[in-house]
Amino acid sequence: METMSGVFPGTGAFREPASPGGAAPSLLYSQPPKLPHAIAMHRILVLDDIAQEGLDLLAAAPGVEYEVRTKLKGEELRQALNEFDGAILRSGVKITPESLEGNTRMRALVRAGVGTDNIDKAAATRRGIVVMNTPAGNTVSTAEHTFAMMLALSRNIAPAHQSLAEGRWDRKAYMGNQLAGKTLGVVGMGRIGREVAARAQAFDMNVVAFDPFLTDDQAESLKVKRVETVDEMLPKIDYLTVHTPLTPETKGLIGMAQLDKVKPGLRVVNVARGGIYDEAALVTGLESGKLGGVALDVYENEPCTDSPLFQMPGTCCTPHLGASTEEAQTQVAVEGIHLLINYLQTGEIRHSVNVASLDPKTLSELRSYLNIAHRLGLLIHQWHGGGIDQIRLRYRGDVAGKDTRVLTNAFCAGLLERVVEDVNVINSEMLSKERGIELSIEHNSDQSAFTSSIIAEVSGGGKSVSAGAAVLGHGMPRLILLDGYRLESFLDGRLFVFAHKDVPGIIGSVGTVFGKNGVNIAQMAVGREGDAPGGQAIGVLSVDGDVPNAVVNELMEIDAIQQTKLIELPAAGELPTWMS
Ligand SMILES: NC(=O)c1ccc[n+]([C@@H]2O[C@H](COP(=O)([O-])OP(=O)(O)OC[C@H]3O[C@@H](n4cnc5c(N)ncnc54)[C@H](O)[C@@H]3O)[C@@H](O)[C@H]2O)c1
Ligand SMILES: O=C(O)[C@H](O)COP(=O)(O)O
Repeated sequence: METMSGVFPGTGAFREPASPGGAAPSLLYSQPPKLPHAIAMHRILVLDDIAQEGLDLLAAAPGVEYEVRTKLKGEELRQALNEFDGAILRSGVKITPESLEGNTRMRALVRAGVGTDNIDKAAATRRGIVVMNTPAGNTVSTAEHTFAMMLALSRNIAPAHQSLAEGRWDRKAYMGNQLAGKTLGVVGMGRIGREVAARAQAFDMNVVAFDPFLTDDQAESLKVKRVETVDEMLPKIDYLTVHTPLTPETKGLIGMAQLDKVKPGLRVVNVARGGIYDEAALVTGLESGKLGGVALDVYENEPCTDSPLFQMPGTCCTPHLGASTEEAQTQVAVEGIHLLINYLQTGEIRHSVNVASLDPKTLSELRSYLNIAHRLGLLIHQWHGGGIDQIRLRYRGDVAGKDTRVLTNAFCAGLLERVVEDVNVINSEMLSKERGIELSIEHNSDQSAFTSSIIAEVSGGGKSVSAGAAVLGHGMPRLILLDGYRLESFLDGRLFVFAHKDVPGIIGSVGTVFGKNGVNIAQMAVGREGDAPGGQAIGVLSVDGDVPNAVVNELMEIDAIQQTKLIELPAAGELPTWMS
């Protein structure tokens, strides 16, 4: 099967021929390729049970083939991940650093659901893999499950049913409580927390909420009472539900210490993540009567089939069913497959949890800047020539008003590309930081001579260099600044740079040496200190072939020439694999 691609970062190799004679490259990135190429099939791995609607989409997608392999772990998982370009999963599989070890193929992992705590995001980022989720598809189902748990606890639904199943008609043992008039504490007022609060209000409950990002105005419009800490709500509430991720702050939110502070009889519900409540403390709380009920959908270790809580009165437990509705599963599977295919085929990044999102509009606005940022990184790495520990990137003009994070990543990818394996726009910033490179970014919306430009200054080993680039016309990358010298040179192919004294005849002498050695000069740009001759200058030649040592040796014999350097850049129109 065939598919077409010409945009970042699909896998299609859309390359225009280099322009050795100096002809301007054609509209490289502003129009689709004229001659579409066949490209490799995108292979997608389905690692968990997802809705049939998602599988149907995969089956119908052109240029995509997929396999379902569930319950993988260990070496089997590691090998499988390296055979596919993208994978979709739920909470049933763990993506660890070991499972990504040696992976050179996987480009995107999509969680059909919210929590990505089963994916080691740092390991994925390091491998250049985008991690995306489908944040809203299961919100309502999970809020409804939370409510079902609260009602089930209040009205003893599970044990009452069990008593009937066992042949007993026991009405006295199952006296319950109304929700109306009671106070519910909600920790985490994100998507699910808010839906739960709204449902509680419909049941005439009072809602007290804690979330570090909840403002007074939001609390007022949501009709909840905001508190400053969880401890503050504990003595006031009859029910507690948590809707946060598991983080160092939320781990053990209800532990032994909190049991002393709760209103006796508190019923607690967890449909978020196991570990937010300390399960051993819940057992103690139930035994002592401090807790009036415990409802869990999620556990510290999953799958969990053996917990003392399952046998205790006052509990209601389900096996991670919050998102298990036809509606939620269809939504997350369909959305997840769209995210995965869009990324592999067009480079669009949505709902990413490890890199900046890149919507189609931004992608198309930034495409030519991505290219110059990457080329600038490649150039400055070679021009500096040593270990770099500081980067200062300045975005100037129109580009300064855009989301430049992906441009910074493209620059870092160029900077590292010749020294670090498998660098791409996803992992480059992380890899730079891991190598101790400090990065500072500045934005200045004033235009210079160019509508937009990117200036990079790098230093390390006692040496600092700088370079700037801009896009001319319809996507023509140009080098506009080198170590403070203004010039206008091509930013592709082989650039031969020579630092010299600005004396008469130098250009002719250089041209003669190249000509004598059979090397064609496609374009030349010179930048000099000030307006008058006699100072320092820098020349950048675009050359068509190899530059033999003889050329360098002869040039270095010319008195006015102090330094030469050959810089290799991609040919005009050539894009890195992650961008083509
Ligand atoms: N049981 C299930 O099947 C199921 C289904 C869906 C989601 N979930 C889980 O539910 C949780 C919430 O999902 P969501 O979609 O509402 O996420 P969300 O990102 O919309 O909301 C999370 C909220 O938690 C808040 N928060 C973070 N740290 C906090 C802290 N220390 N104290 C208080 N609040 C804090 C955040 O500010 C945010 O508002 C996630 O962990 C998700 O994985 C479980
Ligand atoms: O984070 C989530 O989306 C939920 O925990 C749902 O998990 P599941 O997709 O494995 O049901």
